[in-house]
Amino acid sequence: MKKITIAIDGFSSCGKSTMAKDLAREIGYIYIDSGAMYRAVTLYSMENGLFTGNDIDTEKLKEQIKDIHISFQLNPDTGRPDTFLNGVNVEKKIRTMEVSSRVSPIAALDFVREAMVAQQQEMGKSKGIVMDGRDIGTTVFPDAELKIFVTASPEIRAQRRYDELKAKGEEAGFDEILENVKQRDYIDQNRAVSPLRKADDALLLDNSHMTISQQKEWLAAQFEKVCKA
Ligand SMILES: Nc1ncnc2c1ncn2[C@@H]1O[C@H](COP(=O)(O)OP(=O)(O)OP(=O)(O)O)[C@@H](O)[C@H]1O
Ligand SMILES: Nc1ccn([C@@H]2O[C@H](COP(=O)(O)O)[C@@H](O)[C@H]2O)c(=O)n1
Repeated sequence: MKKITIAIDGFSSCGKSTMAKDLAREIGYIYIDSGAMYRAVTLYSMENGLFTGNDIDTEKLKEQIKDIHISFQLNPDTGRPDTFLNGVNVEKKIRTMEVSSRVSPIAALDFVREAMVAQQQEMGKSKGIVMDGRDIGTTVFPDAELKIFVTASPEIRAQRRYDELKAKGEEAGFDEILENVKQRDYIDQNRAVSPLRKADDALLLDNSHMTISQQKEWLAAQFEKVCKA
């Protein structure tokens, strides 16, 4: 069967990667979490002294962006890809609240986006890929055969993230997470380069009141439809 490109965009913490990973595994496609790439650039900036408080040394980051190599490797224990930054597994580190609270300003920088989008387009050049993010259907793969835009209320999204962090034994309050979700949505929607928006030809999914298995079934049905068309 001919392979296609699947772009899943939407607001933070709404379940994009959960759906994307499951679908990719079932249909034998590559899964790429583009948010993990922006998170890895943020972690690099934090670990290399490019932040002073909330200020980013953009000149230094611009010089060093070519030295930031991000890759993914399947973790046999979780069955999902882990993120590597310059050869080091940073999957756990990039998911902390500290990174979440600094990532959106980094992702708003034009030269960072240019570098990440080029890598993402390279990863998807042979199709057979499910990529999730904020600008996949609008900028990275505007010709994707299947585009989904996911949303859910900020409170529901914050609760999902809170439950996830709690299950991992990480300290984070609900209010802090809700604030972070709202702040990232604002920055992501209002940045100058590739702001978060639904592509005109994307299907809208509000999964506020859907279970993980319901949204998985919905996505599989959309995939079937596109493949049969
Ligand atoms: N329909 C759902 N009902 C309840 N929990 C869900 C649902 N979908 C996903 N989740 C849970 O919500 C949390 C966030 O999901 P996920 O990481 O897939 O979101 P995301 O949109 O990829 O987030 P981000 O863009 O911030 O990386 C996870 O703990 C996931 O298990
Ligand atoms: N295509 C993308 C993906 C992500 N971002 C930015 O990265 C942040 C973290 O992404 P998560 O998916 O892990 O939440 C996100 O808030 C965006 O600022 C992006 O700009 N483009």
